[in-house]
Formats: sequence, structure tokens, C-alpha cells
Amino acid sequence: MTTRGDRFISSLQDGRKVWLDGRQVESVADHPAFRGTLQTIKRLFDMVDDPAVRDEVGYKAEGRTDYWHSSFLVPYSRDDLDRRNRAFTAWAKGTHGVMSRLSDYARTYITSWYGARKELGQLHPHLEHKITSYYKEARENDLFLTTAAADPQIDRSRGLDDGRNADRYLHVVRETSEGIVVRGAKMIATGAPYTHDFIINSVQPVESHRQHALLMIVPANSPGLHIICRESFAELSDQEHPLSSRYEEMDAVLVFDDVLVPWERVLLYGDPAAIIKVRDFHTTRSLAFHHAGVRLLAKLEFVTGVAFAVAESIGAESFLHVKQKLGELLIQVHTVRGLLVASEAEAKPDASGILVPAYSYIETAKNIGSTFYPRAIEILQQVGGGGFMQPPSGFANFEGPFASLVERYFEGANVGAAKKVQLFKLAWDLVGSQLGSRHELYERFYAGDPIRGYANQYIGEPKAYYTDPVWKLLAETEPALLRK
Ligand SMILES: Cc1cc2nc3c(=O)[nH]c(=O)nc-3n(C[C@H](O)[C@H](O)[C@H](O)COP(=O)(O)OP(=O)(O)OC[C@H]3O[C@@H](n4cnc5c(N)ncnc54)[C@H](O)[C@@H]3O)c2cc1C
Repeated sequence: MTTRGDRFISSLQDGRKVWLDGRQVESVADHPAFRGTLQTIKRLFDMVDDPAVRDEVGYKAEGRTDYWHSSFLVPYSRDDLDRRNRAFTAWAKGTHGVMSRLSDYARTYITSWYGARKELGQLHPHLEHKITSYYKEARENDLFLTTAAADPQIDRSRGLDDGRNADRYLHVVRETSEGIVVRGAKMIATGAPYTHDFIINSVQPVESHRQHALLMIVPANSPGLHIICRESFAELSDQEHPLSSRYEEMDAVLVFDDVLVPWERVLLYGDPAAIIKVRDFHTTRSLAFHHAGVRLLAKLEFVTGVAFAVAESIGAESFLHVKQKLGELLIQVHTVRGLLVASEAEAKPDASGILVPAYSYIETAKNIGSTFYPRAIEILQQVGGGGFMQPPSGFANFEGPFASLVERYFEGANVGAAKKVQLFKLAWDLVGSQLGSRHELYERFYAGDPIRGYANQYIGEPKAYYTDPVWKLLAETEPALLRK
């Protein structure tokens, strides 16, 4: 029987142009760089039809017997928010928190826009209709989506007034009766080789460059669109690299070499103010980063579990400073969990009736994640020490001529040699492999520049709540000479 996951994989044979190592990938599904990851995604997609777990990841489709993934559920009640949380948790835990862009994050953009279609529809006459029809198409066809916002790093000291930047950043070169023709690049789109559609928006649209002001949805197989992959970190051995073999998401630059985007998929164009309104739309931000928080929690829990197991496998958990570090991992986990609980408990309906998690907690979780995750990896490194360099290459050593020596000298405090080697290889996939390094970078930058993320938290906060008591106390204790 063809499953939902099978349909997803076969749908990728659609003429898309994916480039890896200078060659076009003929079949994404069959290429070793993607095979393991696609099998993971297939497994997750199939959960939506599995009676044993479908209520964890999906909700019953209106007027039908099958289910839709809960990333498409507009939350109007606490039950809906819980359902979304459960779905994100199930998929995140299904990849040990490692895969971040399983399309549930990007789908959340579409879902929130759909929920607020009447409000957003006031920005442009056709916007409500376009959002509605795309939401239904994405939901009913299980579309895999990803977002791409950042412009390529050409010269960050200059803006669009610099000709080189203006030329390379994505912009409209002409309009036709069918749509707009766009040229330029987007810096990173995670999951690009196997996504169906890209949600493309301009990060900093300005009045003086209206042709750069865009919000659109672009099919991955659009003629002229090139998906240029970085080096693959997919490792083929499940035993040696249990994470890199299954969860390599792949990041790619999108090059638009005169791509026609049909009007139906051009949500906004040439209207910087409207694009900024959608970019900063409170409901979308809260719901998208609610997903990101749930995923971060799963990832921190997994790193914590690996760190505990590593410490115990070498008897290091007995040392006070190691206990302190393992405690710090738990503090991270409980902090993020607490922020999610608080955001849901204090959720409030927006103007469209969507129940929106409280953004202050969501924003805190997003920002704190950029320092928590690198610190968690640092702790794992400190706990394991040189042990990460100890595992022999390959498990064949356990059957070779010196198997008895390996059994003897690779033994752990509470585990046999083979299990300890397996554990340290898993831990290395987090702390030292190419995939592991990519993840540290991802957590620092996936939500934009963390420096500006922290600064925005200050900028967005009403200050008087904090400063009023200060001025009040100073007024009460004012020296007489200041009152003159
Ligand atoms: C692995 C990975 C996957 C990602 N996947 C996606 C994805 O799928 N979709 C997506 O949309 N995004 C994705 N991102 C995020 C995105 O691509 C950018 O990395 C992110 O927006 C940060 O911008 P930047 O990397 O261009 O850094 P830059 O903005 O170039 O910053 C580089 C340095 O310069 C400083 N700097 C630059 N400009 C300024 C300024 N004006 N003021 C002060 N300091 C400045 C920064 O603080 C930083 O230290 C991903 C990022 C990573 C690392």
C-alpha cells in the first residue's frame, strides 16, 4: 500500500534542479545524501495515518475520515494549542530534536496567516483569497514547506543602495500578465532539496527599492530556480553516526535565475510597509517560535540524556563538578519547559480569535536557546573529555583478531565495551561531527542574528514597568537640596 510518506517521496521527482558537488541530483529520493533523511520524514508523515499515534500528530479532517497534521490547526482553544504542542513534540522527539525544519515550522506561517486572513486581507485586495486557497492546497496535499529570508552575505556593511547587493538580493526584473519574474539569491533554506514550496520574504524591505519588497510562495520545481547544496554531512553508517545517517537536513542557497512566480503565489510585492506588517505579525511570530521552543526542548532533553549516560558510563557522575554541570543541563531543560508552559497558560486571543501563546516567554525561549544549546554541547564535551577520541573505527574490531583486548580496554563503569563505544559515537555525532557543528551554528543563528535578537527583547519591552518603581523610590528619598 502506498503511504502518505511514500507519496511525499515520489512527489519529489518533479523536475527540480538540485545541485550537489557541482552535479545535478537526478533523483533526490535515491541519492545517498538524502536517502536516510527522507526515510525519517517518510516515517513521520506516516504517523498521521497510524491509528495508534495519529491523535498525537494530527486532527480529523473536516468532513473526511482521514487526518491532517496539527501544524495546520488554527488554535482557537487551549485544547488546540495542546494538540499543536503534542504534534511538534512527537515529530521533534521522533528525530531526537535534531531535525528542526520538518515543515511544521513553515506551515505554521501559513496557518497563522489563514487564521488571520480577514485582518491581513486588508493589506491588499487579493491577499485573503490567495492565503485561503494556498492554505487549503498545502493542508490537503501535505505540502512540505520551508522558509528563506536572509539575503546572501555579499557586503553586510552596506544596504540596497550598494549596487552589488541590490543586484544579488532577490528582486523583480519584470512583470508579465502571468506573474513576476525574479532574479537574485536567498542565503539559506534548510531542507530545500526535498521541500515542495519555499516561503520567500524580504528581510528589510525599503521604499526606495520596491522591486526588492517581496512576499511569495515559490514551488521548488520552478524553471530557473537552482537549489545549490552545501557539502553533505550525511554519513551512511547508522552504527558509526546514528544521527548524521538519519537526520541530516541539508541547507542550500536558492538562486533565482529569472524565475516566473505566478500572481496567485505573489502574496505581496512592492509594498514594504505591508510586508513589514506581515513579517512582524505578532500571531505568526508567537506560533512559529512556539514550535521552535517545543523542538528546542526535545533537543535539550536528548543532549541531557546523552550527557547523563556518558558521565555514568565512565563513573564521572560521582564528581561534584560533573554533577553541577549535569544539573545545569536540567536547569536548561526546566527553564525552556517552564517558558512554554507559561506561554500557553497566558495565551490570549488575537483580533481574529486565534489563541496566541504569550510572546514574552516565547521570545525568551528563542533567545536563550542561542546560548543554551552551545553551552549544553560544551558541557557534554567537558563530561566526556578525551573519551570521544577513544572509540575504534568500526565495530569490526569487536570480531577481529584482538577482540578480547578491545572488550577489555574499552569497557566502561556500568556498560560493556561495545555499548560504551556505541554511546560515545552517538555523543560525538552531537559534539564533534560535521552535523554536530552545524547544529551549534544553527541554534545560534536560525532565528536571525542573536545579538539583535537580544536587543529586540529590550526594544520591544514596555520599560515603565521596570523604571517606574526606580523613579518612585528616588522621589521618595530625594535629598532636600534637589527639591530646591
Ligand atoms: C544552519 C542554519 C540554517 C538556517 N536555515 C534557515 C532557513 O531555512 N531559513 C531562513 O530563513 N533562515 C535560516 N537560517 C538563518 C539565516 O540564514 C541567517 O543565518 C540569519 O538570519 C543570520 O544572518 P546571517 O547569517 O546573514 O548573519 P549576518 O547578518 O551576516 O551577521 C554576521 C555578523 O555580522 C554582524 N552584523 C551583521 N549585520 C549587522 C548589523 N546591521 N548590525 C549589527 N551587527 C551586524 C552580526 O552580529 C554577526 O556577528 C539558518 C541559519 C543557519 C546557521
